Amino acid sequence: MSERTLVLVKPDGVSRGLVGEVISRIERKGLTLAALELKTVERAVAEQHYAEHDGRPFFESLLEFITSGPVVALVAEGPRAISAFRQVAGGTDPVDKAVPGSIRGDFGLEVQYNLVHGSDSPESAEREIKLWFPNL
Ligand SMILES: Nc1ncnc2c1ncn2[C@@H]1O[C@H](COP(=O)(O)OP(=O)(O)OP(=O)(O)O)[C@@H](O)[C@H]1O
Repeated sequence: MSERTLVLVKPDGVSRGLVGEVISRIERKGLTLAALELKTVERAVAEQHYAEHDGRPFFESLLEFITSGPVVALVAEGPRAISAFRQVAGGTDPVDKAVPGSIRGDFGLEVQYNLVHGSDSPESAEREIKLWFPNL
């Protein structure tokens, strides 16, 4: 059964020129693109996107970071797309958790600047796809 997931190439990934690399890895995994857009995030959207982290010590800095420059938002589709992309991305901490061969493991150093976001559950995916692509 096919599933959809919301992926972001965060501002660090865009500014470092890793958009093509991320898309290439998504496609090589076998997922297909259902939507793709470059956009600068308004704070209100960022707050909704990261609502579950409201109150955490890094929340404000995370909002500043995600609104600091353009991001690439995309919807990837395929069997077990949510888990499949999280495997391609690697663990949240690019050094302690993400393994070599994953996007974060290959290109990341710091937990905040971990290059990509991927939905973590079917409920999050549905909520995030509606938030980023209301017309999809
Ligand atoms: N301790 C921290 N310090 C700074 N930033 C953090 C920290 N923990 C998480 N973050 C940032 O907040 C984002 C969301 O954290 P979460 O725990 O949901 O990780 P994730 O699910 O791997 O990442 P994402 O939701 O972006 O895919 C992380 O991707 C990272 O950019």
